[in-house]
Amino acid sequence: MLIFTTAAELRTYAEQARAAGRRLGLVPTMGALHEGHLQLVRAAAQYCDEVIASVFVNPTQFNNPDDLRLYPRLPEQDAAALVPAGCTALFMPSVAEVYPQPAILRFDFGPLERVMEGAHRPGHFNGVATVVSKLFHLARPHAAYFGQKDFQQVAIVRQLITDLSFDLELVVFPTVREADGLAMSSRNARLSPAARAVAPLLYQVLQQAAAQVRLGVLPAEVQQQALAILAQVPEFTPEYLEVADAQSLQPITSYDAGRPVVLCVAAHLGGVRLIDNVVVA
Ligand SMILES: Nc1ncnc2c1ncn2[C@@H]1O[C@H](COP(=O)(O)OP(=O)(O)OP(=O)(O)O)[C@@H](O)[C@H]1O
Ligand SMILES: CC(C)(CO)[C@@H](O)C(=O)[O-]
Ligand code: BAL
Repeated sequence: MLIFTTAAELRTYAEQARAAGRRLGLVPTMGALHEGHLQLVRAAAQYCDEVIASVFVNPTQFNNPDDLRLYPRLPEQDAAALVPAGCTALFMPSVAEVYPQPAILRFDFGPLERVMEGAHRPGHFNGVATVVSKLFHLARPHAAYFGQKDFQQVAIVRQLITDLSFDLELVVFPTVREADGLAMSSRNARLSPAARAVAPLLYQVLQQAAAQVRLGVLPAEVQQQALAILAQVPEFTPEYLEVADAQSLQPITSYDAGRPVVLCVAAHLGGVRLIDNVVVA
């Protein structure tokens, strides 16, 4: 596996690989890799000749300085895990390499970012769109792999690809979970034993809420009940739980069986912020 730390190295590699007729897959990450990331890499390796993974903790998408400072960083371990998964090139740039000067361009995704993560993490999707655009330009992928765990991020990236005419396929992979249902996440490593013990409740509550939506219980009622269950557990501080149209991401007032719905949740567990979602198709 090649390891690049400069944008120029990645650009040259991608241009040469494209010129040689190779199919390129890109898996953007912030590192501290787990099975969720590695499944994206394996999926890319199955359909692409070259698999580029990026490991970059992107400061512009963090609204909380402590979250950025405490984000787990394990570069050697990440590099070692990527090789057997089929990664052929790893891009691990410094902040100065990605942002030689602060980006001035601002993205506005309208209603798509006025809800959930966008509403609760001001500037988050501007940072995501900036860095993902940079990665698309440098790595020139034929396909880019993202996880459904970050449901709203997928919607934003899809819009970015459409609006800026990026010529690539967006591949979305289902959420990979621990045996007890907790969605794998790099931030899970920061959970205390007590918080880790109750963390699976997040997914359980989502599943119960999804079942209620299917039964025709009004979304507002489902939302209220689910938040109340989470709020009862001392370790949890729920931030939001939304029942939304899976395409527009806008909250729904009633369930129409023909239109997919997504239930998204964010909650703090002893200083660690986790998100998860379930789709009712
Ligand atoms: N459990 C998972 N299943 C599938 N894909 C995942 C999972 N966790 C992360 N991903 C995907 O991996 C890519 C990189 O995500 P990222 O590096 O932020 O990891 P993360 O585990 O989501 O970390 P955190 O949520 O703590 O930031 C994203 O496309 C994300 O959706
Ligand atoms: C897509 C991404 C790598 C951009 O920094 C990040 O938001 C993530 O890890 O999901
Ligand atoms: N997985 C999304 C990246 C973030 O939480 O900033």
